[in-house]
Amino acid sequence: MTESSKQPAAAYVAAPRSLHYEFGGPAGALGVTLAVPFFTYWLAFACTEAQCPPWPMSRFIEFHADGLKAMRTEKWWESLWSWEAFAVYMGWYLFCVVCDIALPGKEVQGAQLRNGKRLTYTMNAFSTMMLTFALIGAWTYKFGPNALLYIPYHWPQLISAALAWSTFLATFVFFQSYIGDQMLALGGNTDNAFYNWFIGRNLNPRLGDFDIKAFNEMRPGLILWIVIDFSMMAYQYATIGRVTDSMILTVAFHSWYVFDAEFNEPAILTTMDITTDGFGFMLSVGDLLWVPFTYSYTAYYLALHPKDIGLLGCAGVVAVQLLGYWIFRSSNNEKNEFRLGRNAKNLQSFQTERGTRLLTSGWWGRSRHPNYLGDWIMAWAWCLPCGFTTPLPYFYPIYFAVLLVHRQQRDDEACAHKYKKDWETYKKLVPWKIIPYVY
Ligand SMILES: NC(=O)C1=CN([C@@H]2O[C@H](COP(=O)(O)OP(=O)(O)OC[C@H]3O[C@@H](n4cnc5c(N)ncnc54)[C@H](OP(=O)(O)O)[C@@H]3O)[C@@H](O)[C@H]2O)C=CC1
Ligand SMILES: CC(C)=CCC[C@@H](C)[C@H]1CC=C2C3=C(CC[C@@]21C)[C@@]1(C)CC[C@H](O)C(C)(C)[C@@H]1CC3
Repeated sequence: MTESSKQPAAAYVAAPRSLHYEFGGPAGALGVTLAVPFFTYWLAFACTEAQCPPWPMSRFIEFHADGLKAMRTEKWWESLWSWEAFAVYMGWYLFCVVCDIALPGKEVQGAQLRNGKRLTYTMNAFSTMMLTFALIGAWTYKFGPNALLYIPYHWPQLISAALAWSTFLATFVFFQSYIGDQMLALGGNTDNAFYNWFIGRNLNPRLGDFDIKAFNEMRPGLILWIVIDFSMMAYQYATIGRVTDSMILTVAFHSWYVFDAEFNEPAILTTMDITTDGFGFMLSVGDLLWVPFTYSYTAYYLALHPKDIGLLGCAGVVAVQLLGYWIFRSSNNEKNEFRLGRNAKNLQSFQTERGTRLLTSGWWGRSRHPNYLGDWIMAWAWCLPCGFTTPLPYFYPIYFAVLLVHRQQRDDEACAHKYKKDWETYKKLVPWKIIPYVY
């Protein structure tokens, strides 16, 4: 990965001072920093085979290799850390690093930076995922599905390993941002060091050509999510001797989502995370802990509470997933194609003074974030197979609604800043934020 400087250097401010806090400032940042790990452990401990959730939270889970069942333990904290699990986790992380460096992939230019330059990225996340699946397939073929049970047996230890590593990584890139002439994120250079560590000070932290942010966003956490799903499926198989239809559906939908993300890897380069946000604790813990260990929760729940939903239930859930995916993919494609200068559908748009055009018909004429709506509908399809015995598997669409509304507000602010009065005109043409006629 290299840096190209074909574009003329625009007004480049090396270290602009950020005057504006997001996420409620340092207090909000502290809240998220504590809440994310706490909630991840809580989800793991709260749901046992006996109850889900047990209330008040007095039970803690421990998986035993022999009994394959959750049991209460007096010394629950001993199940929180093991150097062996940390080594396994780091082995996985290093495997992803080696794949990033060694596997071939298309070279793609990122969005234009403030200094007029563009970074180059090698797109090989999809081949990393395929290689992982091939190795897991070979491993399972040789040793049987029980070989995947390391993950559920060491669940809290693996959570701790991911938390420790993501904290270290955020701290490392924070100090790295002071070395040399780094491009800082506009929102990550306030007077408060803790807030900067949380939100991300460095826009594109790199070690040589290795892009730390793009790597973490697409590989170790996202692919691990599906590996975890497979291990939960193996756990269910080991416990009841078969895999239920609900488990097949939730794992198929998750795999589909990640497969789609990795297949369309270049699309990540125009997301807010890559173009605008720095890489700090929020993204580091989001990518490495939150995504794999909470997005897989429906599979975790079904491993402990197997259920079948029958043909009609399956058909209903598949219909929800298809509807969500259709909106998500076709709207994202419409915008990506348009941004690449293609307009096969002859969609209407208007010219802004900034130079770029904004779509006003098709999906982007219906609401200002139709892709969020599709993504959110899919979120429901992932948890409906869990039934309605407990609200816990439904945490994802609830959290996701909060994340998407907050993200829409941040993007709206950023676009108002970018497009000035043109954004006001666009908002009159497309008044709905996410859900047409509702919000
Ligand atoms: N599963 C998860 O946890 C998460 C998933 N996502 C998903 O990631 C995807 C990307 O999301 P995100 O980056 O937040 O946002 P968007 O893909 O909606 O991109 C917003 C940008 O698109 C451009 N844009 C806005 N309106 C128009 C228009 N009418 N015509 C052309 N361009 C327009 C603007 O940038 P410009 O004009 O400068 O090009 C704007 O800043 C979404 O599908 C989302 O659902 C996001 C977060 C978490
Ligand atoms: C609670 C907390 C710490 C939240 C941090 C937010 C992150 C979890 C999310 C921010 C943007 C994300 C994206 C994806 C995963 C979740 C995070 C990291 C994404 C990789 C999922 C797959 C999609 O297809 C995507 C590639 C569009 C998407 C990009 C944004």
